This record gives sequence, structure tokens and C-alpha cells, in this order.
Amino acid sequence: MTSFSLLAPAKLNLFLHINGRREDGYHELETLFTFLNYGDELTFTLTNTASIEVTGDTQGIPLNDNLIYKAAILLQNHCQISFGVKINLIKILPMGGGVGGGSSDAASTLLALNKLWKCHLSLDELAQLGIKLGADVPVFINGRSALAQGIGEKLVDVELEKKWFCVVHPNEHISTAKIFTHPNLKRDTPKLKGDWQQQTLRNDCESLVKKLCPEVEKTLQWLLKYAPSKMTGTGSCCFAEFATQKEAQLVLENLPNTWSGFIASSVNISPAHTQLNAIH
Ligand SMILES: C[C@](O)(CO)[C@H](O)COP(=O)(O)OP(=O)(O)OC[C@H]1O[C@@H](n2ccc(N)nc2=O)[C@H](O)[C@@H]1O
Ligand SMILES: Nc1ncnc2c1ncn2[C@@H]1O[C@H](COP(=O)(O)OP(=O)(O)OP(=O)(O)O)[C@@H](O)[C@H]1O
Repeated sequence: MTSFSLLAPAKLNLFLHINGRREDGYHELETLFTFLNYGDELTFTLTNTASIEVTGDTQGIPLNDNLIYKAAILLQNHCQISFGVKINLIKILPMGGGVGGGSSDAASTLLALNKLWKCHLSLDELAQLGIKLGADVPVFINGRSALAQGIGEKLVDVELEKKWFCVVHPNEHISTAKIFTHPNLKRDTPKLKGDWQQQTLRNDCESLVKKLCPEVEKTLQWLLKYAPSKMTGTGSCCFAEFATQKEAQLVLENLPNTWSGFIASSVNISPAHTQLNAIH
């Protein structure tokens, strides 16, 4: 196979506790990741020269900053590959929305090129490369819904019940770095003891982001009319969970037109992995 497409799925942080700040500035977290059957679409085509070309919806992301390009260069150098690739991006996920679009693009690129270039790296090796690009990349490489610790890279796979989510983007871009460097961020939640399913779980970034970005507060309040609402990651997207597609769809149909949103079901295995395993 010299050309194929992969989804770069969205993630949701079903809860996000911040336990402390490390000397390097990164934060110790406990978070529950689920994947959605919804995301960006990337098409990879093998080329015989060593060049790496990224086309499609790349507006606003300079090539050297594009996590797709960075992932490809990282793997090419690591494995000393003399082939190249053309990568086309169809961007579906909101940027700076907390659904991990950039990290997922990077992870799908590493997974795809590992196959296309026949690098034969294990998922652990790919995750070790991936973390150089972002704390969220390893969970997308691992490809299983997971409880994460450390900076988000120590993963324990979990099986979650399938749910439908209505995800609302309040059309605000929130910088993850801005939230994590803010003096008022809550950073002192004790580590979970015992079964996480029996405990009160929340997103520790939520109260700060609501103050900094009133649209997020409004979104959470609006969703609350239908079901308990939460923010994902450092925002700005907020979500509510439903048992059926129909219930989620009804909420989306009532969405105020100043915001955008989508519905999607959760999956325990990342769609990128399911697609990759079907390619021979
Ligand atoms: C908030 C989450 O989305 C939760 O899943 C992630 O922890 C963020 O993951 P990410 O966007 O891949 O993060 P990176 O690109 O590595 O870092 C973005 C910014 O967030 C800070 N950051 C990130 C992860 C973490 N555990 N502690 C942090 O303080 C970094 O210092 C950096 O300033
Ligand atoms: N391929 C890419 N797709 C999206 N963003 C990218 C990409 N490459 C680099 N970036 C940069 O990364 C920033 C964060 O993007 P992303 O969409 O991953 O945010 P996010 O969903 O809030 O992530 P997270 O939840 O992991 O913090 C963007 O503002 C953009 O400058």
C-alpha cells in the first residue's frame, strides 16, 4: 500500500485533576481519556524523494510549527528514512478546543508513517518519540481509552461504556500554555485513592477558564439544561453525555448559532488504529 487515509480522532478528558507542578513547569495530572468516532482526516502518499509535503487545510499553521510536519521529520530522522511523503489534511477539529486535534494529527502521522516507511517501531517506541511533540500524543499512539497519570503519558487502559456526546465549541481559542502558567490555576487536588468510578471527578481547569472566558461559562450553563456538562482539557470545548444518538442530536439541533458543535460516539479503540489494522 503506497497511499492510504487515517482519521485523527478527537479525545475528551472525562475528568482532569491537577495534582501538582513539576520543576520543568509541566503538571502532574490524573485524567480519563476517551476517543470519539470523529476527527481530522489525513491522507499519506509515499514518495521516492526525502521531501515531506503537507497540503490541505494548513492555513494559519506555519509548516515548521505544524505537528504533522514535525512528527514526520522526527520519525524520518529517528529511523534514517530516505523516502518522503505527501500528507493531505482535512481539518475538522477546532484548534485550541481541548479535543487534542494537533496531538491526534501528530500521532496518526507517526502511526501511518511507521507503516508506510516500514520503520517497525513498537507503539511504546512511537509514544516515546511522540511525547517530544506534546503530552497528549502518547494516548493517541496507545489508541485505547485510558486513565492517565504523570504529565498524561502514564497510561492504564480502561473499558468505557459507549456513550453519545454533544460537543460544543464556543468559538474561542484557548491556549493550553496560558492556562497551565496562570497563577490562579487549581493545582492541589490530591491523587485519587481507590476506584475512580466511586469518586467526585471534575476538570480542575474549568473554574479558571470560566472566569477568563465567559463564553465557556455560558456554554456549560446552556448544556446543563440537557445533562451534566463539563469542559475538556484546557477548553474551550464543553460536552454533555447521552445514552443515545437521538438525544445528543436533539441538543445539537437547538445549539445557538453563535457556537458550533458536533455529536459523536465514544470508542474504546481509536479509529486510527482500527483503520491501520485493516491495511496490509
Ligand atoms: C490539557 C491536556 O489536553 C489534557 O489532555 C494536555 O495535558 C495538554 O497536552 P498537549 O496540548 O499535548 O500539551 P503540550 O503541547 O505538551 O504542552 C502545552 C502546554 O501545556 C503545559 N502542560 C501540558 C501538559 C501537562 N501535563 N502540564 C503542562 O503544564 C506545557 O507546559 C505547555 O506549556
Ligand atoms: N496539525 C495541527 N492541528 C492543529 N493545531 C496544530 C497543528 N499543528 C500545530 N498546531 C498548533 O497547536 C495548537 C493547539 O492545537 P490543538 O488543536 O491540538 O489544541 P487543543 O485541542 O486545545 O489541544 P489539547 O487539548 O491537546 O491542549 C494550535 O493553536 C496550533 O497553533
